[in-house]
Amino acid sequence: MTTSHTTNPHSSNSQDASAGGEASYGRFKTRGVDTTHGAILYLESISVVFDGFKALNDLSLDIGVGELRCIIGPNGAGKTTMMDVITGKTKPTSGTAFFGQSIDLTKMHESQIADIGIGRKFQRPTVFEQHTVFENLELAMKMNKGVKSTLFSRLSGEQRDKIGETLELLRLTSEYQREAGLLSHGQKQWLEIGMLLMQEPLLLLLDEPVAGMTDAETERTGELLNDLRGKHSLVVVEHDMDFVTQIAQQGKVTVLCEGSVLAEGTMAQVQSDERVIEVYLGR
Ligand SMILES: Nc1ncnc2c1ncn2[C@@H]1O[C@H](COP(=O)(O)OP(=O)(O)OP(=O)(O)O)[C@@H](O)[C@H]1O
Repeated sequence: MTTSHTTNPHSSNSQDASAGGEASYGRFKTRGVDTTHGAILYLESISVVFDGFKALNDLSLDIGVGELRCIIGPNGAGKTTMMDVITGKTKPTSGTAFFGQSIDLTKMHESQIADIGIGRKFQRPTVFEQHTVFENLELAMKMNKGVKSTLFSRLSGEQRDKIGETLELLRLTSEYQREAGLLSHGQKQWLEIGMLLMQEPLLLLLDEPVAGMTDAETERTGELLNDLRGKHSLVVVEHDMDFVTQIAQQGKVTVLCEGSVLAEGTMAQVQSDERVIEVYLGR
């Protein structure tokens, strides 16, 4: 197991081959975000101080392109604050946050960060309750600035197909004509994930996606995220350890504690780490 050590990609002579143009990394389109070194996000020595209290304390971590990273840690560890820094809601007191090699997130507004492709799902579902499931996905697609259509323009065949594929992925095909307000809590959460996917995010942040779900819904959410694995870059903050085990597989899990990375490794590695057991998982 290793704790996170982020090498500084910004001081290196990066090839910058993908900067500024339509880049791809494996199966990923990175739309002008330079991921030459294989990472979509670099947090380096981030501290956030609230009234003298360090919510984040010299936090460094990076997220690979196409990675599904789970972030765990006790209450107050700084998980939400970290998401707030990435999305521009909170500005760090010190440190840097880069999207790809060259986009400095700390210099951007929240709306600009959303526009460049960082999507965030909060704990509570926010869907358009009066609209059908299909319409929710359609509206989300039309709000994507990269799509050349207005709210009232007719969908192209390709756009319909994309919504159809997303409905299948979400297992909501049979519900497509249902008002979103009538869906179960879990179905609303999946629909909102689908709406974020319609915006084609390059990095998707999910804050406790299974909070309040039934066991069956939780398992289904795990299957959904596993379906997204390798197609999207995802950061998932979660307390439900069975769920984290389901989605982490052999990927990296990061344990935050007191605003820093306490441990990083596979789920099996962090689960057997004495320090993690001490502060979080219990004996
Ligand atoms: N705006 C704020 N002003 C003052 N203190 C804050 C503020 N936001 C967060 N904190 C404090 O910073 C610390 C980290 O909070 P944060 O919400 O990031 O933790 P967390 O890991 O997300 O916790 P949880 O698992 O309970 O959601 C906590 O001690 C919290 O009380």
